[in-house]
Amino acid sequence: MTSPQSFAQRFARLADERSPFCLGVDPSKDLLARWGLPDTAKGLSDFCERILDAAGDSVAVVKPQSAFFERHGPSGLLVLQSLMYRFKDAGTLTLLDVKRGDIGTTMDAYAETVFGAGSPYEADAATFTAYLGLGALVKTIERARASGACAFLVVRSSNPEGASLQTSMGADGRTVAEVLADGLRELNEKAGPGELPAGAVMGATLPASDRGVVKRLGGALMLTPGIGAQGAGFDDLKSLFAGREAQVIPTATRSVLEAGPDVASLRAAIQRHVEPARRFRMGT
Ligand SMILES: O=C(O)c1cc(=O)[nH]c(=O)n1[C@@H]1O[C@H](COP(=O)(O)O)[C@@H](O)[C@H]1O
Repeated sequence: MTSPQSFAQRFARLADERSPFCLGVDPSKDLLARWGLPDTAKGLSDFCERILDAAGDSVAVVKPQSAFFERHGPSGLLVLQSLMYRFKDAGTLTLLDVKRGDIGTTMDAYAETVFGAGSPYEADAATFTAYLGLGALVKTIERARASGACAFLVVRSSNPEGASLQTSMGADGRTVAEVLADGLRELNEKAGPGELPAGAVMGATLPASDRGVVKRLGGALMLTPGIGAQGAGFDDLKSLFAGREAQVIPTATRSVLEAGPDVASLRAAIQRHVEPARRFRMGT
């Protein structure tokens, strides 16, 4: 059996054909209310119809945040599952934002939930945290590799609260983020060429001092939240990720979704992100 194309290979093709932009989908209680929708699974479902209509096949990646679906219980999860499969049908890569992190055996169950043919979500990618140690995630990353998927680990988050923990210095003089970046690079080096099953979350809001962490990541893909509502712009990506543009997946959520519920306005907001993301990738 031939192995599936890796997430990195599929992302590169779509980023060139469409744009590298990743659209976040966070149907919060407030947003549902602003869109005039009930705070129910039916409201969620109507929200998702509009997102599908507006985004279509214009973005490379879509990133639903599981929490906003989980809060509606099993019926919310069915809406999430349907959204993931319908974007897949549109040829868009699905990145499930769940930020799971636990001991190895529990991680196996989480990985079986998100990755692989026949799994409930068959996600192309998902987010994880490594507070219980990178070693606890090795099998998750291996399952991602075998499924042609990518496991994105939070290395430096976009929120200000993350900095003190992530930049804490260990006994060997490396920060927590540097230790994670080195481990992540080594895992990618052990996988086959072009597979890159371990990606990194690196906030677009980070200071220039984090360029060292970016370098340690080697060829890993980087998901960069923080554009728009958290204050960063596409121009902020230029200095932090200079020379690594092809590895960056710029993502924004609220700055697009606030344009709803009108589908034409949503489409225009998506284009306002798709275009600068494309220009950033081309280095122009
Ligand atoms: O993994 C993420 O996407 C993520 C990582 C991070 O460091 N910061 C961050 O805000 N996010 C997610 O990005 C979404 C918010 O994006 P904005 O609405 O564009 O600010 C939420 O779903 C967050 O969980």
